[in-house]
Amino acid sequence: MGEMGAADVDGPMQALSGDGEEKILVSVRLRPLNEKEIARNDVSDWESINGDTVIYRNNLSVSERSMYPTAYTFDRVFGPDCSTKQVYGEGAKEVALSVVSGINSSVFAYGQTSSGKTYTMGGITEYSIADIYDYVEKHKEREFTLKFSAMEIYNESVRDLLSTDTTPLRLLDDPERGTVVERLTEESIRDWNHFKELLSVCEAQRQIGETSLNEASSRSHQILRVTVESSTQEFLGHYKSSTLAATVNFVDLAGSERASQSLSAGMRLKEGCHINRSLLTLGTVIRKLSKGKNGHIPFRDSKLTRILQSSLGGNARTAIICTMSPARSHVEQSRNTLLFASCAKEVTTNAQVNVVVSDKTLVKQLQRELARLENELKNTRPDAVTSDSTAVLREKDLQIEKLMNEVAELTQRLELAQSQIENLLKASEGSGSSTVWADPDHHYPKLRVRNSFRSDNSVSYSLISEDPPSLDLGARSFDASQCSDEQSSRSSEASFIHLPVFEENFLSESFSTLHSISTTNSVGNDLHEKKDADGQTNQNFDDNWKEVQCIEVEESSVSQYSNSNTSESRPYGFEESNMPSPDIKTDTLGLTKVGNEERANQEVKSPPLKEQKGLNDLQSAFIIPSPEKFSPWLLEAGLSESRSFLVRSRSCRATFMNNSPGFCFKKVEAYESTPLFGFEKDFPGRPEGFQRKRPALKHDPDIERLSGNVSRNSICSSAVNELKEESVGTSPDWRIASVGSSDMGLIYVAEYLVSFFFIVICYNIQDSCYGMLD
Ligand SMILES: Nc1ncnc2c1ncn2[C@@H]1O[C@H](COP(=O)(O)OP(=O)(O)OP(=O)(O)O)[C@@H](O)[C@H]1O
Repeated sequence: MGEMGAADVDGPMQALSGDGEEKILVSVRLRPLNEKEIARNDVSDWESINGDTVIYRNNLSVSERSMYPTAYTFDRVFGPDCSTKQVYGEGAKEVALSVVSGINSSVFAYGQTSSGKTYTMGGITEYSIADIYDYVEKHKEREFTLKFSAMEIYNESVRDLLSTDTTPLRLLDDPERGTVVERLTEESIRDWNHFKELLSVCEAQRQIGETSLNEASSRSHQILRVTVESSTQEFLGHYKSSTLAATVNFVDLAGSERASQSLSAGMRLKEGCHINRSLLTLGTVIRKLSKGKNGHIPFRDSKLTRILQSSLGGNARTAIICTMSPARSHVEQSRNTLLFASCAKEVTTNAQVNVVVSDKTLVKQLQRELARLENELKNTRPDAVTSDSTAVLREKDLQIEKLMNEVAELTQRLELAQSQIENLLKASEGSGSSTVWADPDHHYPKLRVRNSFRSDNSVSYSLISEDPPSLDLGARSFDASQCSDEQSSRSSEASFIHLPVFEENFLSESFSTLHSISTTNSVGNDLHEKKDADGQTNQNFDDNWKEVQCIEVEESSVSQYSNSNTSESRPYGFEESNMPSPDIKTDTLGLTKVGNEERANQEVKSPPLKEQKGLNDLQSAFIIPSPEKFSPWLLEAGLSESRSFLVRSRSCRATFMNNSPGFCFKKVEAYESTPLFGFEKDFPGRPEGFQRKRPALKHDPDIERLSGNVSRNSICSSAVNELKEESVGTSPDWRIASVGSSDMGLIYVAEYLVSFFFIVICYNIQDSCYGMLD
């Protein structure tokens, strides 16, 4: 028999025959009573019947019968009279000789100490090797290589039994071969005698100690391994030049007895702990494997199970021979052994033929596979490929055409929208001012807000006091809750802030073509202290007026309001209040002062008058304050003859410079913590029953947002923007009632103007408060 070098089998291993699943072959061997047992008059309670059943002959009590079965059936049960050769022949041979066919196999001996494990496994190992040699001799056409290795697991350390070096060996995980014992000596068996010598070496190396039950008790788990490598030239025709490689393990386990039973102590007790640890894990693995392989199997919990993993439910055929003493004194351990055997017989393994393909053979196999694939590719019909490509291209063309149609449709929509925008812009330009832009996305105009107090073309609308009958309308006290969250809770009478009121002469100064509407944005510090001063005072006043924000809006947009009945177009719902009609005030406002009464009388018939009337309506809608906005300081200051309204002027700045003395504060009471708004609840001079409806346009939240410590301009601008957004979702009644639907963009402009004026006035008062607090 020629030998193969290691390089010959150093290649990938392939497994053949996937249908190798089978259960572990489990046999039970009963030994006869030994001398010690006989000496102490122990009796044999176990008996083998029918070759596969072992029964407990002693009469059991009722309770014991319910706990323990009296008969156990296995693949084979060998009685005390059975020879080891018979045990091997019927319980291990078939499994052990699988190794010559490239199938891994293992034969276990399991049982308590002195039950005959070593006695049984020694014979099985020798019979197996003898049969293997016999097989080799009968198959001269194949080349076989037998290698022998031996190890023991003693106190959870792996030791090489063929080496005098007692250094524990490490276990390595190999992806193909599983757990591998590092540097384990492997001897090629030259002949039978050589094999016998190796067995002698192992026996001499194994840890043996004396226990109370066995004078030569094996204190370790011994694993004798024979690896059979064989060529496949005549065995598997199409795998010529490949090699079959398999191992057979002969495992003589240490005693499974309890330490107390073996009367172990000292070193023996320690050995027993380690032995039982491995055996406990082995029992757990077998028990779990008997219930299936789905869950976690703790192979790695002990070195014994780790090394034998492939033999326990893996790629191996396995035979377990459970040895037991028939003595009554060992009945408990015998039951344990039978229980282990009962679990083991439920475990299945999946043995496969292991073929080692050499690199050279592997290259040839891959070359053949490549050639086959190339032929298949060449033989593929080209027209089939072409037809497939044409279909794909046709589908893509359809998709492109569909997308083109969608693009054309969207383009048309875009052009239509652009034309609408242009029309709206033209309408705006035609009305004189182009400061209102249509927003096709939001359907409302954008307001251009600028800080242009000096704008000569602007017409300023300022909150003034003019008309005695409108005393209670001429000024407003604002509620801080509308503008300031943080200050709203401080409302008190002392916190009323007096709004600046303009004298009538302030009105006469200013008016021109309506171009823009502006309102004072800030009130100078100490304004009320300078009201009686001279020119110097005027200068100071002028300095204190830092900025005026102007909102430019086209006249035509404002004039739209004149188309409606002014009494119906009041945005704040004064109908339910006791307030005088704001329309009257509005008519008086502006028209009287600017000498344009005729325009007011003509109303909607003439566009300019219509425009002016609309502006007046707008003013009334905005300027007429809610009763809760009245400032009590006006009442106290004797300014009851004045009324507030918006006055148009070319320049707010000029107006204030020329007429600032009339712009007076009679009384201002402000505390450091005084809220800018929020005094309406405590306003003592509020007319009874004067409750303003909350406007459809929700100014209060907007004003609240304006109360932060941010720059005024940004506040105002953001407020306008917010109002613009909010107005989209708002449906003010006044807007619907007062205008037609022909030019909704202008309606929105007016709507924003109203909102904006409201905010600006609030902000003026805020500035006044700041100035007073400073
Ligand atoms: N079937 C048998 N027929 C006759 N003698 C046997 C048989 N089985 C075991 N013996 C004897 O019983 C004694 C103990 O056997 P053995 O050493 O094999 O037990 P063991 O299970 O290996 O014990 P330990 O676990 O302690 O190593 C030995 O002297 C052995 O010759």
